Amino acid sequence: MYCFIVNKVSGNGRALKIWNKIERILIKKNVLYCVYYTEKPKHATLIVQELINEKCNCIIVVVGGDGTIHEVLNGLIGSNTPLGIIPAGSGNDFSRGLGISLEHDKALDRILNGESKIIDIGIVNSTYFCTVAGIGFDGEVAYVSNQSIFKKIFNLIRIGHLTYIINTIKVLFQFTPADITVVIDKKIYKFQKVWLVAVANLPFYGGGLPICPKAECTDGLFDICIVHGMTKFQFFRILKLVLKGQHMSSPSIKIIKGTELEINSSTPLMIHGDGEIIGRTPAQIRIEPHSLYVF
Ligand SMILES: Nc1ncnc2c1ncn2[C@@H]1O[C@H](COP(=O)(O)OP(=O)(O)OP(=O)(O)O)[C@@H](O)[C@H]1O
Repeated sequence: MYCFIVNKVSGNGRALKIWNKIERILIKKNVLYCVYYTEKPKHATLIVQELINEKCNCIIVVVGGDGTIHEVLNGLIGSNTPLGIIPAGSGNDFSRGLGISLEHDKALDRILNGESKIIDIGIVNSTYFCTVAGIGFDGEVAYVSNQSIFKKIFNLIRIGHLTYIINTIKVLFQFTPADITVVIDKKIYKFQKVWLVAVANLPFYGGGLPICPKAECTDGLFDICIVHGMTKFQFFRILKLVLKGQHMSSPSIKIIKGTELEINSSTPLMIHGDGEIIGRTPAQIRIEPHSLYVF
């Protein structure tokens, strides 16, 4: 049995339209399914926890974006219930990283006829994430974007990714870098004027930015990208390189692979996981290898 969790507001309403098309295909193919609609933020986690508690022998399928996947993940971990995704958000970075088609019929075909694989996931303090946890500048961008009126307008005209670009520029004028101490697999690193730390299980965030292009979700390791020691203008130039995935060779960018890290900063820095706000530093982050079955 396939249990679909539909976030009608993902992609500013696109998810509901996609679900209507998916439902027609399921009926035509005589597929056994049930559907739950999320009614508020964090509801997806509760729905999944109830399904797991009822010992439903099902495959859970998200029709939504990265935020909905993040909430479902936080109800799913610990069970062996597999997850399918029909991408219907504005960013869809988890799907992009896994190579799931952004076309709904192909994504459904992958779930109905494909094989699941087991992937790593990450945990920040007590919250799981599956794509990237970002600390600092990108945490602020996520915070501002989640409250942005642009997001709704741009989603309506299918240019949702522009939300992140506009809010990136806005936060650029407000953000003050901090000094951090980060312990990665028991080794201590100190960085000054840190703009961001991206802890990546998969390459993309912010609607397709390849912040850690080589991150793989099956290698048991995070790719940790630390952007530090630069002026606003230099950071702006780096952002342009990030758009093309050409930032890796900059001397102000350090990429470290690791399994667990502890971050302390001179001022509290905002943290997001999969684009959803988790809290502020200090933070402990670790990888949980081979923890999620996904189609
Ligand atoms: N019924 C609801 N009303 C309002 N918000 C909801 C409802 N159900 C879920 N949500 C919230 O909607 C938010 C956005 O969902 P989601 O991330 O799937 O879409 P998106 O932001 O368009 O896509 P992406 O994260 O890929 O950019 C989530 O943070 C979730 O908590």
